[in-house]
Amino acid sequence: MSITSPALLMRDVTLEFGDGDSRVRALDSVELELAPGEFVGVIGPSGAGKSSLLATAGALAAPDSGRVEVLGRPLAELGRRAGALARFRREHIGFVFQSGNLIPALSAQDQLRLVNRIAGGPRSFDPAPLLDAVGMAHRARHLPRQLSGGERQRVGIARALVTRPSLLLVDEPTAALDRARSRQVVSLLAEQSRERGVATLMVTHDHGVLDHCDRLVEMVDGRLSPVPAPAHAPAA
Ligand SMILES: Nc1ncnc2c1ncn2[C@@H]1O[C@H](COP(=O)(O)OP(=O)(O)OP(=O)(O)O)[C@@H](O)[C@H]1O
Repeated sequence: MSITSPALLMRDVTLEFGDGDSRVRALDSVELELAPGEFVGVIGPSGAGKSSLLATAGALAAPDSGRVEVLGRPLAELGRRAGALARFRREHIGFVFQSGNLIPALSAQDQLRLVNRIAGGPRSFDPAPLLDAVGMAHRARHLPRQLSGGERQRVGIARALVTRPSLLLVDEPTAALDRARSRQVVSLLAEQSRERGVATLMVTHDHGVLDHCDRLVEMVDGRLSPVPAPAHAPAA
């Protein structure tokens, strides 16, 4: 691992599902590179391959061909050693899903503590600074059902940052939110990725939040291409 390596590198990545006539090319010769701290938005129609892109970048799916590297480490190589890929994913890659995906029985602070424990983090781990960073310190003892959609999403972001990942993969973070809350959540993601140097890849259908991204890429029929900067939605 080198400090000059991109956080994420995808070279000529292809991923297919099914056989024969039902064969679908979810990713078709995808090229993508994310520098540390870069916040990149992925747009594109339903079924275009956006979730497949996140799954492949996050070592949840192995491509049929091509190379995926995170922090300069080829995922295919890590996958050949038992447990190595799962450990690498736990240590270096964070995930944020649609409505936070919180555990219903745990308070906000306990969601973070659990992740720290699973990752073998320090016993002295204190969830307060991270909850503070996402503006949720005052809700530390609340259960998910006692939080608004936007607050749940903020806790989900704090939880994804517990292990200090270098790469954050975010799937439709504003799907359950109104416009104002959507902008708050995505602005928080942009701020956290810049401040912590986390490369963030965010899939979204929400064109009202795209101006927070450093750049955009578009997925159409499994092919990824850059979106010219003027296509960004204007700030609200
Ligand atoms: N497990 C699977 N088995 C078979 N085909 C799949 C599987 N997962 C995805 N696909 C197909 O691969 C293509 C890309 O799917 P993917 O979920 O990546 O698209 P998406 O852009 O994320 O869509 P959406 O915006 O609707 O979530 C689609 O044609 C989909 O039907």
